Amino acid sequence: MTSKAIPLPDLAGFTERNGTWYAEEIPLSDLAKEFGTPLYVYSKKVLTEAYRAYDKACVDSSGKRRARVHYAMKANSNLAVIDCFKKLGSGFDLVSGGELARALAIGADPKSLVFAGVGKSAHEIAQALKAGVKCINVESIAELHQINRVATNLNCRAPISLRVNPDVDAQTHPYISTGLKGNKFGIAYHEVLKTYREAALLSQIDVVGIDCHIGSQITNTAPYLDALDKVLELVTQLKKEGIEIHHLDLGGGLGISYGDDNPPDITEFTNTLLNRVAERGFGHLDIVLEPGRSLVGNAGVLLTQVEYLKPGAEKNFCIVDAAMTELMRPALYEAYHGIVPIQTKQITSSTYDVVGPVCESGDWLGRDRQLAVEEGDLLAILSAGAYGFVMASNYNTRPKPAEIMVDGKNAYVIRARENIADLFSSETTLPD
Ligand SMILES: Cc1ncc(COP(=O)(O)O)c(C=O)c1O
Ligand SMILES: N[C@@H](CCCC[NH3+])C(=O)O
Repeated sequence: MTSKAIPLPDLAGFTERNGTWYAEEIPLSDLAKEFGTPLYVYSKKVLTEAYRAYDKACVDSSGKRRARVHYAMKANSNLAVIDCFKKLGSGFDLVSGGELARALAIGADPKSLVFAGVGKSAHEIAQALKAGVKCINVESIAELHQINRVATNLNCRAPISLRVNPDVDAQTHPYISTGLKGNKFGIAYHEVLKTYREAALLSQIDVVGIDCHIGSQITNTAPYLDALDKVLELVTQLKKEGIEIHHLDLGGGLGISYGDDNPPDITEFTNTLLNRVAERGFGHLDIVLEPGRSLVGNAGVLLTQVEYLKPGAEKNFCIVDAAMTELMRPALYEAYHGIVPIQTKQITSSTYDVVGPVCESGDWLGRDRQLAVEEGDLLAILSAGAYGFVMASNYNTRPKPAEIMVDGKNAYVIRARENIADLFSSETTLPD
């Protein structure tokens, strides 16, 4: 079996020069030597450029702002990452009380926060209302009533938007599709108008917007336009009924290239959506975009060291010190990530399954990869900036890796490596 001929994604901040891979101006091998492996490494340049591409498309040729980016921090919520985006002008899409706490910890303006999520608890709703978030995106009629109750108890108003489930196929992995009627997310399309009418009658609720998010790693603009048309139809109906919407939240979900995917570029994608909104006569609405992966996915790599090479009759295994605990995407979605040795060697290559040390056969990071490697070599697992560290676990009592942000010639530890004693320091044994 030979490895698939899949091209490398466009990594911008991670480049190969004379057989050595760099993060911006620093050889990745220097980072591994100094900080150990497994190690997440991010490039500030890449995330900055991705943000600027969105932001530029959000402003029209006369300088008028047409839309605002609210980074979906679930993709990568490290404080240094979200602080970079805040300084670039981003708001945030949140999905838990924990993410709200992160946003407040970096001093984000509460009015730049939208709070989504299918199962917000009463406590989380109260936290969001007390903080004064811009909007809570409501995902069910039951939740709408819960928000009204919490706001009544707090004696405050609750700004809300309904998340529409438009029943549109985002053409992505079924686990990350969210806009089909069989998905748990949002309010069924045919129930949305009825729910708005109900919301308008509730004592503490202020209807401020409408929201839609159809999935993640979407590489085609057509499903977005289908969903947008359906949402705009609702806005038209609401207007007729005298229910005014101030903002339209188009969600996130734009895919990145992990290799041979071919998503539209950020500028083209954003312009297409914003132009459609304007053409339909809704250019006056505040538009919210919630990208996650497309801002950070190709801004990060996971460095790992080859522990053992294990030849076999059916498969050769390249056993590395990273695992599904550090990068869960291959195990969970059979996701493809490019894998490159960070120092090119003139040795014979072989085809390997790249696997981790965790006790699961699902613990693999790459299958059938042609690699010229020896034990002790370092590999970079590419496109790991989104849904990488944030989905890491301590399974098998493995400490989570460190995270490093590179900015030009400087490297900053933005999360220290966990140490093993900390993993069980809050546990106790029973008395004798
Ligand atoms: C409501 C909402 N907004 C934004 C995002 C960000 O998605 P992505 O990282 O695919 O851009 C998600 C995740 O799918 C989400 O659930
Ligand atoms: N965790 C998913 C994306 C989920 C998006 C959140 N709704 C991934 O790694 O691709």
